[in-house]
Amino acid sequence: MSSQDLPSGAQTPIDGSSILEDKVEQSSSSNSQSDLASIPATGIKAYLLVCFFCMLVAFGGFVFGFDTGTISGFLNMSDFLSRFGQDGSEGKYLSDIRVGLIVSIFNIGCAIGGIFLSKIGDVYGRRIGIISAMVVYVVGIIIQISSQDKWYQLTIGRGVTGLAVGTVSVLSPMFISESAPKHLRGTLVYCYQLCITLGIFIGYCVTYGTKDLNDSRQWRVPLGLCFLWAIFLVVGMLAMPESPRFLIEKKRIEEAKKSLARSNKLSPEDPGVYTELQLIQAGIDREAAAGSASWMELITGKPAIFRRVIMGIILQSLQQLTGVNYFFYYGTTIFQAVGLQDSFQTSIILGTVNFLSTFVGIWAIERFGRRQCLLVGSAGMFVCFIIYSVIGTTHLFIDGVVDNDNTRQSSGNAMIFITCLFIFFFACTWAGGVFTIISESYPLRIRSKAMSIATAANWMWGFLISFCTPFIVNAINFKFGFVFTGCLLFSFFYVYFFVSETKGLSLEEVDELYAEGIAPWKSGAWVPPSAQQQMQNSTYGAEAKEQEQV
Ligand SMILES: OC[C@H]1O[C@](O)(CO)[C@@H](O)[C@@H]1O
Repeated sequence: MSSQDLPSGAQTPIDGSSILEDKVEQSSSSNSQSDLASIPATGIKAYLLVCFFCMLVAFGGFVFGFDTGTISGFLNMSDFLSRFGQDGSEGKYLSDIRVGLIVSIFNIGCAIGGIFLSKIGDVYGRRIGIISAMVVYVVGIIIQISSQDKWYQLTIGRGVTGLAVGTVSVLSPMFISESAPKHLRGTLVYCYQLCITLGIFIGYCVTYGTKDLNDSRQWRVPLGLCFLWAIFLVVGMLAMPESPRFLIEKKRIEEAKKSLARSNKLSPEDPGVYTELQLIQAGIDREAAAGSASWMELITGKPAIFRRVIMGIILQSLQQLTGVNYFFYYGTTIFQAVGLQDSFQTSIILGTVNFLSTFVGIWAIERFGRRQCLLVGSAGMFVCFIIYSVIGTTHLFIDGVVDNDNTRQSSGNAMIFITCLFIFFFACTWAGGVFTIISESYPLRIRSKAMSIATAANWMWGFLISFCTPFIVNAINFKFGFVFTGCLLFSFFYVYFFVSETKGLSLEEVDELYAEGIAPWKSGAWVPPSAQQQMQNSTYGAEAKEQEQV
């Protein structure tokens, strides 16, 4: 940016680079203190506007959640079974392989979309990226909705839908983090997860409403609603200003000014817009100076890069291995097997708990830190899953036979309660905690590579679990719960011994933490040397003043 771009009234930084670096340094920490000075002069209205824009983008998460919430119901709809099922002795049924593929192909699509299609956002901008994804999404929905009785057509359609959802799930959080005011960044990015849970909840409600229709509207109406979501997201993207960061990166400075001006309700020539432009530019320069690491550096990089990369992969894998999607994808089926009157109702309860608990999560992650949340989450989910599996194996399927009605009823209710508690622990901790800690654990130059590997691990486990669950549940029933119980036990010790706290630290301070070799279980109490220095200065300063006064 040249000084000609400087609007009248803007202060020329005397030592621009250092001032900017300082500011950017602060902003690179997602935990920076509320910086009231950065609230634009137009005040609360501009604030609300930018938050509204971010919520529009977060709606991408809703599209993801809606799929999860509806597929669980589809598997138990009579019309769905009669069209896509096979002939069996008791009528049409969906074989394990069909169920596994129909459900899990979505995750494969997501992984591919997230890795490849999301590049559209880097080349043409986040808005065009999300709009293109919605076009793909609509194609996927058309393929699904027009399936007459070909289960593989439906499966292909779900794969195509997955491509779109994977793309959105990379671009949405990225777009939000680039547009949100810095001290609300973490919270607004978390809104993406909140929208996933809202989507799951609405998906459950819609399938609850359509399950009793007596034709294909049972599943076609929920699928048809997806067109509405796509239109909403496209209109939202058209209304939303493009990411200023993307525009600056592409040297489209005038457009970047307009974008910043619009989302801050300022004139493009306002000094505030100029300052913001410079801050973003400084961030980009810093990243460029850091360079992009080679893949090899993920193994050889210092300090402890390889350990951190492995940590990202393990945490994302463990997030799926908590077993949460065992409930979300197959909840309706599981609770029907338990013999509940209306397993669709049960799903709505689970969806409500998941949605509401996410608010607690947004608060808890900042209040207690990432490590503590993950530890409490692992312990809580472990206890819940153990109780769930013990009740299931001892009271519901004794020698493979469902026990008598009374026992079944009370055991079923106990299991619903325990499942709700499990989901509460998940939503408050591992749901957002994993993403948060991973996004804070890498230096800039390896950040995107390390995070994409970790995310791919999440999709891969999502695929494996959703594909294998029908087979395993049919083979060993509720004993499957013990597999997740084992993973949860492991997750507790893994977090305790290998995951360091990142709350309140800038990316550079996280590097220092690893360079000093601080044990993860002591990392929560660790104070970065720079902060220690400041504390000392202020103490000496105070003492000196006192002495002067004396
Ligand atoms: O809210 C539960 C949902 O959240 C996710 O973990 C994504 O963060 C999904 O895998 C799951 O279906």
